[in-house]
Amino acid sequence: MSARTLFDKVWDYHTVGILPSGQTQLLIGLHLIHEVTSPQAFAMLRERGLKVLYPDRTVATVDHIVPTDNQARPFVDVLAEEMMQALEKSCKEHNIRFYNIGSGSQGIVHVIAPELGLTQPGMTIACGDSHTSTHGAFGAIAFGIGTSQVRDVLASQTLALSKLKVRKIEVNGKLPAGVYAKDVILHIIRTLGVKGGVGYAYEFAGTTFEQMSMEERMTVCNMAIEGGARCGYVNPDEVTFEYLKGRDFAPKGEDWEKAVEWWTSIRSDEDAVYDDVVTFEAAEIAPTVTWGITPGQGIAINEVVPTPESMPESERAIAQEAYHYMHLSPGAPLQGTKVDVCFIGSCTNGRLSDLREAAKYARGKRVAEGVKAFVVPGSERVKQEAEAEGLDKIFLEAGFEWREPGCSMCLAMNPDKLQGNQISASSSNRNFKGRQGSSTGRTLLMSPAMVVAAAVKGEVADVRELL
Ligand SMILES: CC(C)[C@H](C(=O)O)[C@@H](O)C(=O)O
Ligand code: SF4
Repeated sequence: MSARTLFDKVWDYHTVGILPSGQTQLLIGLHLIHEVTSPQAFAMLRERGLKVLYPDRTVATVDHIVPTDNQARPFVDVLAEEMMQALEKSCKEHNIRFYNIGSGSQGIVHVIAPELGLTQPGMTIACGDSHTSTHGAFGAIAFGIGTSQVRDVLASQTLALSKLKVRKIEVNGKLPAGVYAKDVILHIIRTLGVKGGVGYAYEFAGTTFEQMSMEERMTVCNMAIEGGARCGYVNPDEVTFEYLKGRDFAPKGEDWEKAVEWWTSIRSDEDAVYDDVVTFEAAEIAPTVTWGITPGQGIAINEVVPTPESMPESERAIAQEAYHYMHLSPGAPLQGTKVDVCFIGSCTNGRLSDLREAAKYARGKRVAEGVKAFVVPGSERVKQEAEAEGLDKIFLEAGFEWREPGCSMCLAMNPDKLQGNQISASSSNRNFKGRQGSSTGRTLLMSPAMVVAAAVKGEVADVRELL
């Protein structure tokens, strides 16, 4: 057989058949659900009297609506409590494994599945959540789906899908000090655009990704969707296997050996042909911050807010909208802009290594007067591990709040919200208008280290100055 990419191989392995529409009926190996997009799907099953076909292949947790301070039940927010109860009820009724608050393994869905070893190379993974692309870090084909597709997976364990093209995004070299996986993906999206990946799967290749830890790879794949790609992946390697070994759901004993052999075989062939190839050098990437209202409106920290003349015609209208909404002028520096709130967390940057890196900069420093800074671990395990290392103390001593796990202010479907037109320095992945809970709130996306720099200085700052 001719040379193939990982995407082609995994797709072919999971193809059940070709539908009359020309779409592929694809088997979904792992289905993840949370409280926001599953209730209607379960309701649709009930209406039709259908069962969940393979309950073992669906795993649930609760993340978006959970308060990160007072988690006592019933939740103060009545709607949140209702969503919580609906998920509890559906999981019980259909015999679905549910990692509830206090289970020790609850957290943001894209944090817990890898942590539990549920996410594995060569799988097809679906979840009613756009950032499902995160799981591609393991060499899985993982994508977000809508509620009616959640129903389809529950009822049939398959989806009707059209095949994607594959773009190889190669980044080579060692990242400069103070530059992180988050900066790499913000740089890629800034260059290729938020729609650049439409119709594509992104394969992240090259020595920069090879040198990254699994958590860094997850940060990159998490935001593939923000670049318009349906999914993003990294070919599995020793780093992947090392991460997975011994985890709750990872294969054991002889099965492990067999799995590693198979995982290795699904890597893209050396001579695989891609629909497109784009190449970057790690050395050219600087700490990156978004100034606008899409994740593609980013600049290096030492650059100025771009002028309309400097951008292609097609980007000018959204730039005008962004200057207005963000109260920023073209040509002005972003560095030095006062911030009100500093948020470290989310499925992009709420993992242990993110908190470790942030704590390195926070140690012995103080959050600036008038700034509200808080850290929200991505899962109960992350929280526990961080506390075992004393990271919570470092943050607390520096004046950060230390919270319970959840999506928190990434999306603000819970009590963590911006007020008025506050500006937030955020380690999350979306800076859309009103994203963080206030219709006039402003979000600047950056790495967790850069969020600490902003918290300490009280303004957008270059983390390299804290090195
Ligand atoms: C609530 C959920 C459906 C949504 C998503 O699909 O991504 C959320 O997680 C987000 O980040 O905007
Ligand atoms: S942390 Fe943010 S991006 Fe991730 S699933 Fe939650 S709301 Fe979505």
